[in-house]
Amino acid sequence: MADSVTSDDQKFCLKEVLDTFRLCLSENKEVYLEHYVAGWRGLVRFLNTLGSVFGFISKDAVSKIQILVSLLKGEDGSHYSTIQSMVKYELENQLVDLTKSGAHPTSGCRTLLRLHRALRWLELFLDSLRTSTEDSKTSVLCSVAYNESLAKFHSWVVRKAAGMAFCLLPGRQDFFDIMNVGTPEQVVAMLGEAVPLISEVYQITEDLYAQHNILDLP
Ligand SMILES: CCCCCCCC/C=C\CCCCCCCC(=O)N[C@@H](COP(=O)(O)O)[C@H](O)/C=C/CCCCCCCCCCCCC
Repeated sequence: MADSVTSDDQKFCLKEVLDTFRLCLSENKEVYLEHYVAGWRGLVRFLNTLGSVFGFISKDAVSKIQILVSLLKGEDGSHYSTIQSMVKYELENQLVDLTKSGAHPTSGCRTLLRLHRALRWLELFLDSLRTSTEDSKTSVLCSVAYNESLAKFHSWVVRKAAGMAFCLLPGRQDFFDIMNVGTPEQVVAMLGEAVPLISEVYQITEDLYAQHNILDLP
């Protein structure tokens, strides 16, 4: 299982990640968990190219991906085909710790919420990369996006560790090269497609969680 989640042998390609997130949305705007998880898997591949200093972030993301993959492949997997069906199934069957961690510390709802919050960071970060200029610093763009989104859910220690890791991000051009898209203009154009898509997936999930009052799961 770990190999299929973390495999580093494939080269990162932003287009593939974009295509995967595109597959996430059904006609009636449900979010397919299989493709959502595959999108994260692709992003982790990018993270893994940045070096061991990002290992603690990658490890956390991979463990959450693994939890969701296990649920999807488990005997109740049919209830996990979309985020909507997962939320309905887990809530109806009291499979979620709603106020404090208890019998279900690794529920799908709780686990996905952590990735969902990170998706907001990704949306903000990619949008700032899209509008950045040649002299923009990826470390600054990344921490601004982080402080506006994920940081409020993290402890002081995690925030400090993340801040230190951001300082070691490659520069804008190297970053664009790893995306494996082409010229900076082509990268910017692809980011212009990726950001609204990620934003839509984020918003649908956010609305669903708000509707069920599960945006603060412990
Ligand atoms: C398209 C190419 C450009 C962008 C590529 C981005 C690649 C990013 C890949 C993965 C992002 C990491 C996702 C991190 C999920 C974090 C989930 C989380 O919040 N976990 C915390 C809470 O979990 P529980 O304890 O409640 O189970 C956990 O405490 C976190 C621990 C690790 C630190 C997380 C720091 C997150 C920083 C996100 C920015 C990543 C920077 C990547 C730089 C490109």
